[in-house]
Amino acid sequence: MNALKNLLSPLSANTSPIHDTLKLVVIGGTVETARRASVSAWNGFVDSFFLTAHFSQEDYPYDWLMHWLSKQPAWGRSREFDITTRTVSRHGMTQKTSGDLEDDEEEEIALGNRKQRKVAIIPSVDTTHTIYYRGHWLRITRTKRFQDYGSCGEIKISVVARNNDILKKLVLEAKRDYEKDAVHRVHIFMADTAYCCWRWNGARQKRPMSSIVLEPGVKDMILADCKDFLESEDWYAERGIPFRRGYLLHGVPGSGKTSLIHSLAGELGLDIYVVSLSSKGMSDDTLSKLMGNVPSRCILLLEDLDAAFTRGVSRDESSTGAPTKSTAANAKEKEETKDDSASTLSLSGLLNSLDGVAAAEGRLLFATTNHIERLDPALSRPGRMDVWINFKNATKWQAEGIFQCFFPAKKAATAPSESDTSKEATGTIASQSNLAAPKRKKGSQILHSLSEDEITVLAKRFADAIPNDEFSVASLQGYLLKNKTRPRECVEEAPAWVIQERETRAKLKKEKEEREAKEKKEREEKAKAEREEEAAKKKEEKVAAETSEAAEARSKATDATQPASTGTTSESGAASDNLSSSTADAESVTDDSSSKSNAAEVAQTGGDEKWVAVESTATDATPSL
Ligand SMILES: Nc1ncnc2c1ncn2[C@@H]1O[C@H](COP(=O)(O)OP(=O)(O)OP(=O)(O)O)[C@@H](O)[C@H]1O
Repeated sequence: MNALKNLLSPLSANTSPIHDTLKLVVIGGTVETARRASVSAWNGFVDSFFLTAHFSQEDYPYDWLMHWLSKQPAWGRSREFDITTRTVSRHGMTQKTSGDLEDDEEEEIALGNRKQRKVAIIPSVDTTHTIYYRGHWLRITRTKRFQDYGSCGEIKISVVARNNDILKKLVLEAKRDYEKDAVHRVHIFMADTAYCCWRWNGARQKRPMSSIVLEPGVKDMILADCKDFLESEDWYAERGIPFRRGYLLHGVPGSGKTSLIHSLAGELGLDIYVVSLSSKGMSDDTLSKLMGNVPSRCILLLEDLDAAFTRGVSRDESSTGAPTKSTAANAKEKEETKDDSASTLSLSGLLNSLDGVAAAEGRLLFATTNHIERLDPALSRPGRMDVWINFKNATKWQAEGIFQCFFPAKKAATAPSESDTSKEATGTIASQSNLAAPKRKKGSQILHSLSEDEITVLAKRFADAIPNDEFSVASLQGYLLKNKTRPRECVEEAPAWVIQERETRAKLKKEKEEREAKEKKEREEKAKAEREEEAAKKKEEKVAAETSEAAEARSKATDATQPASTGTTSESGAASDNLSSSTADAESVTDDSSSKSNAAEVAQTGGDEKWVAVESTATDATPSL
């Protein structure tokens, strides 16, 4: 007590204000230091009893935990949390909550034309929450770290325990939970060239293989091949073959290339990693890093492979995707390549990324293109692209198949009871025994009810009306979509649609040709104008050069005639000699001209400058006459 009095007594004593301030600073500093020391000692003491695990947003366990946490009832009682309608995690799974929010029955409820959004509760950043789990209290802190390339979330979980079994159990449970929810979905990741990483782009409902209509055997072949590959890691390792497989899907637009890949991903339970080779900022280095960062089991999709190579890539060292043709498009691309952020990917860079030492193993590479003829053979050789599939316009067989997909028969279409829901799902879709039936929403019903026989007959008639190999499956799908509730009328009107479609195409083709012809003419005119301008410029330059040359000649001539004039004044009798001597001087100055004889000839043949030269001489010479 006395010590405190002694400490404070100077404050009450009559001292100078500077003295008092200094004392206050010292006392404040001491108190704050003591506080910090005690807090850190306490944290150290507590931490020595806790096991702590860190989960970074850059890795999958973070997503599992966020998913798991968002489902914990404890959040409902928490006093601080975030509520979001956005994605909960990097994988963007908007979670149902089991907290206080009630709307976890339906994912989205239609309200007129608007959708009611589902909300999720997630732990707020920089707060610590305590959750009871399997006989332990977990202290959970969610933080954000700031890195060179942006912020990155982190979860820290601490628990008082003898060993880390409880944390392992927690992670496994979160993983199982997450995967159970993800079973109906395919996750798509897009390459981010700016940060050289993969960004989650959405989770799409799986597409059943039965909804893809290809020529008989194609789907089975590719599915079996993929499955076989995924099970053959040891086989590849024993033979020293890189554990990679490539598929090249090429052919007309709208024939099902992308849809097949999406469907295969769902069937095989793989995520899709999409790279656009022509995207801005794509370089050999970026691609190589991205390729090296894909997980071992996934589908790596290079869409529109030819798009990256329409810029005249050849397999030489200098190939940087720079344009080689002088088309307008290429000229534009040329401009773009000047930009630092433009794609500077070379073919050799792509080849290295695909199968260089740093390339990931275990992935299925899919590449799609509409123009196989534009690809360098090095890209499509076996080892890089092992399986090629050609996608053509729809055959009659496909037309029949797509019709049946759209209008499943009555037997499969009716949904009499809740228990039958999974069977009825979407007719042929339900026949996929290895796919969980997608969740159906209340009120979604099939509006027609035709018998199997009638559908078969209608499908045949529809196929008869559709010409072979003329329309893409996508365009047939467009027509069927317009008539999705009128199967009979759809078949009746199919021949008229074919005629109309042909007319539309012919019209579009004509318009395109006209546009191209106009563009070509404009290009030619522009080129001609440029040529003329260039020629005029050159002519101008030539004239200017000649003028300056003449000026030089004149000044030389002036210099040369100077002694002659002097001579004339001193020797008046030698006038004629002087004249001829002056003329000779003029001739020697204008030596490059064809004129050699006398001043008159020079004047006639040599042009203005020669006149000037001669005149100058003559003028100079005249006084001497
Ligand atoms: N063989 C098919 N079976 C079922 N649907 C198909 C088929 N082909 C195309 N479609 C439908 O047409 C649309 C476009 O198909 P998709 O994107 O798969 O074609 P694509 O060949 O990848 O086209 P592009 O080359 O232009 O990218 C999709 O909605 C898909 O449902």
